[in-house]
Amino acid sequence: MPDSEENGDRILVAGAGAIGSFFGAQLAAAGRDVTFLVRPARRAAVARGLTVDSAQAPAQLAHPRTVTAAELASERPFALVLVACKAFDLDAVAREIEPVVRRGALVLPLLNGLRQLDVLDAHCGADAVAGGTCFLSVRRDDDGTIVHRGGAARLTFGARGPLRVPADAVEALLTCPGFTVHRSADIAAEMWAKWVFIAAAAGATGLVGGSVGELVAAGGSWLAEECLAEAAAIAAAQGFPQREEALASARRTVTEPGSELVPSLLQDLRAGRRTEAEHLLGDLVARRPDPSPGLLDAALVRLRVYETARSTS
Ligand SMILES: NC(=O)C1=CN([C@@H]2O[C@H](COP(=O)(O)OP(=O)(O)OC[C@H]3O[C@@H](n4cnc5c(N)ncnc54)[C@H](OP(=O)(O)O)[C@@H]3O)[C@@H](O)[C@H]2O)C=CC1
Ligand SMILES: CC(C)(CO)C(=O)C(=O)O
Repeated sequence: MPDSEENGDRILVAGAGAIGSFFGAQLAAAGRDVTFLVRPARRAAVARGLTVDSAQAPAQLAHPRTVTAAELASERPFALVLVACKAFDLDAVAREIEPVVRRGALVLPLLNGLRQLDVLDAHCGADAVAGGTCFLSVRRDDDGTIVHRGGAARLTFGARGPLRVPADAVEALLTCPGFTVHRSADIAAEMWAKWVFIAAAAGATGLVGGSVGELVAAGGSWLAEECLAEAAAIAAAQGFPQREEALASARRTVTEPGSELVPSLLQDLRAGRRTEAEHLLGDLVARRPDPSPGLLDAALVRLRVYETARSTS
């Protein structure tokens, strides 16, 4: 339970990678009081400055404010924590932000998938955790530049039940020129829709190891469509039937000729980094009511083989 400390309008961004740096930089550029929670090895690079290379929302932060987990307890309170780590780092991040949450902060996770809500609820309490999802394509280059490509960024959030901070206040805090904020009355459905799309995009491109455009050029549109159909069927079986317009839009995106879309899972795969395979695909296929495997399972097997080789090399 939060105590009565005044938490003002400070924002903690937990994870200064692609998503965290993008949203944190937009908010800071708009005058918000933003601090990045970083691991010690990343601190110096972030503190030297953040550059967002983007046609839609370029931003430059000269001296981003950073904090490490060990310093969090002595920080002044925060109003909002944007959680922007990968799923496999979430347990550690959830533990680290506990002192901030105890002092009244609301937590808004931006990860793809769904299981992040269970993890954060367990650490922070459900009334401290909003639902959220984001749409944008962004990566952190080797030199630290945050590269945003494709359409304008969108962040959607919403209450899943009673929340400790009014949604109006969260919306006001997040509203800034660099991205669109949408407050949803059905955030669970929004998160499922994003999950269906990203599972199809990451599953199909992860299976073949090529961008959407490369997959389509090689005659693999059917494969992306099949992944989408499988993901949508699982969502429907879980009580989240997908709207036809949403499915049509997802289908266009995952079968677009010439598309340079490289989902973050494929970016990680290509760079030899750990992937979110279990979070995005494993957790999804585990929710399938019948045990008939499909292409999403094939993608998962391919990624598991990769992860095993990666962790033993
Ligand atoms: N990239 C994209 O276009 C999109 C990504 N997403 C989702 O957003 C989430 C984040 O993805 P993305 O931004 O690409 O990932 P990145 O790998 O670029 O960034 C994750 C960041 O989290 C940091 N981190 C991990 N553990 C800790 C910790 N204990 N304390 C502080 N920081 C920590 C990492 O630190 P370090 O730098 O030290 O490794 C890293 O900077 C994923 O779930 C992804 O699926 C959603 C929409 C689009
Ligand atoms: C496909 C995309 C860019 C859409 O937001 C995404 O979520 C990801 O790459 O993880």
